[in-house]
Amino acid sequence: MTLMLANIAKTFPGGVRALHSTDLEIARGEIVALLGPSGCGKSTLLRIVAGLETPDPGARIVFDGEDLTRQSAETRKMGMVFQSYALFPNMSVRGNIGYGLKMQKLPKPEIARRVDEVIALCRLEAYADRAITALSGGQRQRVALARAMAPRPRVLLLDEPLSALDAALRGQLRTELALLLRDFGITAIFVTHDQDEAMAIADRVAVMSEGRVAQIGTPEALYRKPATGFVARFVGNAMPLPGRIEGGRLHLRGGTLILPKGAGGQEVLVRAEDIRVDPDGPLAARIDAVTFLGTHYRLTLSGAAEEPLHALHSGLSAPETGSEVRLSIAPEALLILPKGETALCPASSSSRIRISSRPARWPMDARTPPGRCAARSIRSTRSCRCWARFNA
Ligand SMILES: Nc1ncnc2c1ncn2[C@@H]1O[C@H](COP(=O)(O)OP(=O)(O)OP(=O)(O)O)[C@@H](O)[C@H]1O
Repeated sequence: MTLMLANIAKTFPGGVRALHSTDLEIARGEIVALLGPSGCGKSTLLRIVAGLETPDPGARIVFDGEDLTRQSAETRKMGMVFQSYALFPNMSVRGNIGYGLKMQKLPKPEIARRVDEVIALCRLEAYADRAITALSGGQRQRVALARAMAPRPRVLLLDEPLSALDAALRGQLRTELALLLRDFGITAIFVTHDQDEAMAIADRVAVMSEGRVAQIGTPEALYRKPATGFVARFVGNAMPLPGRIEGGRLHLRGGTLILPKGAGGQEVLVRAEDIRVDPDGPLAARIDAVTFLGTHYRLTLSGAAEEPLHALHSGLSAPETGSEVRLSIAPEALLILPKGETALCPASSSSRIRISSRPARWPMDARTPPGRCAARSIRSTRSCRCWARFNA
């Protein structure tokens, strides 16, 4: 493991528990996104790794066997890229990129060589001698990345690096950033509240909620096997289908759905792309709105469940607003998950998470038998009665 974070927690003066005890292990060259709603503790965790915030007693931060916990931000040799770029407006691109190297008192030829190297990698040759104020937002962000990379940091930490840009540019730079980070081969942690950004850039995504990691995994694993309703809602906008579960069926306002065999959770959710308009479908609904989105239509449906549902409809035309339709949802498309914000056992106060190149064993997927503690199963396979209680 390159970076090992153990027992990282943060209580701010006044008692705000921004981060519960969290363990992370990050492999060399791995890119990990911390994804979650505002206030869930993403930036606090990142700032603790950077050395800009002091964790609660008992934390350990180790890089390649070297204990960094008590080292200052300067000696940790971590690169940082902020949302606001934090560039010096009175300096040229080259001056900004070389600034950190100058502070390290490297010889001039070495500075020039390293600056040229990152300028080429970040494709900034055409702007190297321009003033920062003469650059677009996307170009400034590339300069910020080049400046962070020039001192050859051990780990790159990025705090919402694209959120100051408009939506179109963000989409474009997302791909560019993912490619650049892989070209650098750097180990990186980046914070975002944008699920598309996290999924496009990271090898693994840690979904955070209320100061804990709710689930960690590859983007695909999070989407296909969310551990809780919270993760399903946050990654892929799954919609809850509250109803009566009885005899392998889910009874909703508009009809009855068959549940997949052996489903054991308490909350049923579905994604818009899994709801079909189907004359033979078991659910009755009314079309309240139809929105044309270019490649498909987005239907807003009432009457099928307690809350309005959305469905994606492809084809050359869509059903009309106000029409009565039938809907079907394949049993295997239903997500049946434990209730609650996170999959953690309430008796446990820590989020023990492993980020590594090996497949994550935590959290459990929907098939994990009751009796295993989601919080503890990473470290051992011992069964835990508190998880059984939580799952009951
Ligand atoms: N200096 C501070 N003093 C007291 N509370 C703080 C401080 N900094 C952060 N917090 C609180 O800690 C919690 C986590 O904050 P943090 O900035 O880590 O969240 P975040 O997930 O990064 O949010 P955002 O996406 O809005 O930046 C929040 O409730 C926040 O109000």
